[in-house]
Amino acid sequence: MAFSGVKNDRGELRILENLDELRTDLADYIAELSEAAVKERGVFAVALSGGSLIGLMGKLCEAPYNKTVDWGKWYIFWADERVVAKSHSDSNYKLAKDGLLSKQVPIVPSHVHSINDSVSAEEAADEYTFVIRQLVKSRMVSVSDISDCPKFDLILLGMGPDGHVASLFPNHAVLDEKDEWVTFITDSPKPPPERITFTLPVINSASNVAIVVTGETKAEAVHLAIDNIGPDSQSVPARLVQPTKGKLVWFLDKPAASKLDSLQFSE
Ligand SMILES: O=C1O[C@H](COP(=O)(O)O)[C@@H](O)[C@H](O)[C@H]1O
Repeated sequence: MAFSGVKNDRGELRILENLDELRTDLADYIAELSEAAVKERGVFAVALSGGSLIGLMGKLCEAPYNKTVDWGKWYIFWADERVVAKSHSDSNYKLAKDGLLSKQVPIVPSHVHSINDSVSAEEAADEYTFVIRQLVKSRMVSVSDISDCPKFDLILLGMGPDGHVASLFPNHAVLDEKDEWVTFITDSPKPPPERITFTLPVINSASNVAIVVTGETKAEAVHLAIDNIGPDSQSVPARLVQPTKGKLVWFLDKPAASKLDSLQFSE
C-alpha cells in the first residue's frame, strides 16, 4: 500500500500503488466486514453501485475469497440503479450479475434485491423502499438508532468526475431529500435519465461506507471532496457522505489521489 491513514474528518484514506493492489485491498476489506457482520448478526447486508466499482471487486470471486466468504449470508442491494430493463447494458444489476454474481459464488438468488424494472422510476423507488422496510422488520437489515433509517453493514460507492455518488448529482434537489429512504430522478445529467437512488440519510446511516475511485480524470473531484475546499458541498456530492456513526473509507489509486493536498497521516 502506498499510503494508509486518516485525514481530518473525511474518513480513512487508502491510496494503493496500482489497480492490482487496490483490488486485493478492497477484497480483503469486504471479506473482513462480511465476516464481522455474519459473526455479529448472522447476515451481511451490502449495497452495491454500478460503474467501475464492479470490475474493481472482481478479486472477491477468486481464491481464497470465493471459498472463505460466507456468500450464503449475503443480502445484496443497489445504492442506485438505472430504470432500464435488467438485460440492458446500462443496468447496474446486469453489470453486477455478469461481473460478480454469476461467477461461481454461492449467493442465494432470493437474497439479491434488485429493483422492479417494469414500472416507472417513482414506483420502482417506492417498491424498493417497501422491500427494504420488510427486511428491516425481519432484521436482515439493521436500523439506525439515530435516524430510523436502515443501517446497511456496507454501502459501496463509486464517484464520477463531477463528484456524484450513487445517483446523487451536483446541485440536484435530490441532495436535499431527508424523508425518503429511496428516491428517484428523471433528469440525470449522465444517461440514462431515469434512476433510483439511496438518499443521503440512508448512506450516512450505514455502519460502513466505502468510496472507490480510480484514474486521473477524477483527481480534481477527489481533491474537492476530501480536502474540503473550493465550491460549496452541493456541488460535490461525495463531500456530503459523512456517516453519522459509521466508518468511511476511501480506496484510491495514485492517479486519483494525485491532487490531494499534502497528507497528514497516522500509521
Ligand atoms: O452512473 C453511475 O456512475 C457512478 C460512477 O461510475 P464510474 O464508472 O465513474 O465509477 C456509479 O458509482 C453509479 O452507481 C452509477 O449509476
